[in-house]
Amino acid sequence: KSIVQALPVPSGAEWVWGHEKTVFMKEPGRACREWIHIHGLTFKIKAAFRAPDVLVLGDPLGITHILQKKVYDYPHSEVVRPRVARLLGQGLGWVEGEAEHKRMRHMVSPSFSHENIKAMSQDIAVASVQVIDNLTLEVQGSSDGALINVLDWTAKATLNVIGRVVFLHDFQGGNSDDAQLILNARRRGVGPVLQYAGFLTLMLLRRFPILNKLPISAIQSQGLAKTVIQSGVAHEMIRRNEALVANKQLQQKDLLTRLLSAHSTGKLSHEELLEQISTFVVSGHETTTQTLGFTVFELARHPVVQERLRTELAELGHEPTYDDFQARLPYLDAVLKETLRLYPGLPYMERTAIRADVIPLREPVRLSSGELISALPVLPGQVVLIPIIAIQRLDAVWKDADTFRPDRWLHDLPPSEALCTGWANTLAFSDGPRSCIGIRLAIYQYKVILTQMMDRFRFVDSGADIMLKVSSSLQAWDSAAIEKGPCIPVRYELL
Ligand code: HEM
Repeated sequence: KSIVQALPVPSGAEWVWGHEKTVFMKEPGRACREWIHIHGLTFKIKAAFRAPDVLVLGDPLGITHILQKKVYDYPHSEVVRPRVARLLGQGLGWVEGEAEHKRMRHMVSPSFSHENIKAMSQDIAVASVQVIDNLTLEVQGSSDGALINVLDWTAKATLNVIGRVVFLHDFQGGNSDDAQLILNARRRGVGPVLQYAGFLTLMLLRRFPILNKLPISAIQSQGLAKTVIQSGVAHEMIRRNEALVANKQLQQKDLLTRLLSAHSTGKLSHEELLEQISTFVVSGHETTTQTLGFTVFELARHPVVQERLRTELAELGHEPTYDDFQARLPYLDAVLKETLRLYPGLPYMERTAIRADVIPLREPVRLSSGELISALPVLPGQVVLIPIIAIQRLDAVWKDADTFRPDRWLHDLPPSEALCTGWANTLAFSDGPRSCIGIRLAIYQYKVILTQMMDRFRFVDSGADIMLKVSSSLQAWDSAAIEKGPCIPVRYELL
């Protein structure tokens, strides 16, 4: 019998839903925060449809153990993996098994090195400014402070950047037909009705994984952006560049060239090529879009922070270079870290143990027998939920955890042993061998797009009430206009 049975369990489990509906219905992370407050960092919850109990792990030592040391023994759970396939494709984020994952990661990682991002930096700025110019026209066209859905524009900017530097493709500032198809698919894929349908489906899938094989429309439609990319623009990207790669006319280290080279030498089939392209187009722009949106939202609500950031940028005295962005803008770094602490693009991570293991704990947990343990044995098949958003908003660790306060990153960080070991002591990009491969590009494009916007506009709070929802990634909705899909309305004033 698994020792997980003897872990503390919150009250209030429902017969059909266990605790999972509570996790879903409350604001993201809220239920787990409350339970951590009562039971500590390690406990179990009841799963929906009487599936086996889920181990909830908020313990930093335990999380580092899983993500850094044993990540190949804890693949994505049966619920998550098919969803990754549907949303992104069967690419790097989907592949499991140490040998296969390392092979794929090795194939693509040089495209995301420091050196390569530096080489792309000029192109990133050009692709971004193309969109910011259009945004400026839009704002100029409105009389008093345009009300902008920030996500519409950050999505265009990030897609334009990814297209240009990763795929040698021109999305025309997010206005080309193919860009519009991708951006619309993104909006439709996460409407409120589908979100509830998605939740129900996920719960059913946990209990009956066989359902993954059925063409249920609520599940399948989640993959719309992927489908649009794989059936459209990916073919064009391949067609236009294939001959150049074969003739060795393209020597760059951009991802598309690397993938096409692997294809031309038989290391990657045509189908695998399509799966990788959709994976990187979607993951390359979706989370950065949200992160930028949340930053603008918080800067609008915190004018003092906004002005301080603008001052830091102005004091630099010139447009930031690649090296400036790396080392000379500490407050900008703090703003990014604080945004990703409060709004991690991936708010929950779910893994399943495939081998028996013992998870070390920093904070001991008391079993129902009264025994206090700091090493937790788990059996194969155990589902582990890592509630990233709850961990990053614990008052016991962060004090004023819900407050957007970039200063904490400069002066009063919690002690490192209370924190995780990923980037900036958060799990925003995960941790270990399967952490985000696009981290450098994500951070760089975030900084370029944000500073270009800051240079032209003041962000003013629109008073909108923003609701957070999890639809695989963390989404923001305007609670007064849910039908619009993901939306962060902010007033943009020209400077
Ligand atoms: C702010 C922006 C971003 C955030 C917060 C973010 C976050 C993450 C997280 C948490 C993971 C781990 C997922 C898991 O284990 O289930 C991940 C993996 C991944 N990310 Fe990102 N990401 C961002 C931007 C990007 C960009 C720009 C790209 C590509 C250009 C990218 C490509 C990937 C890929 C391919 C993986 C899978 C890596 C693997 O399994 O080896 N991400 N990302």
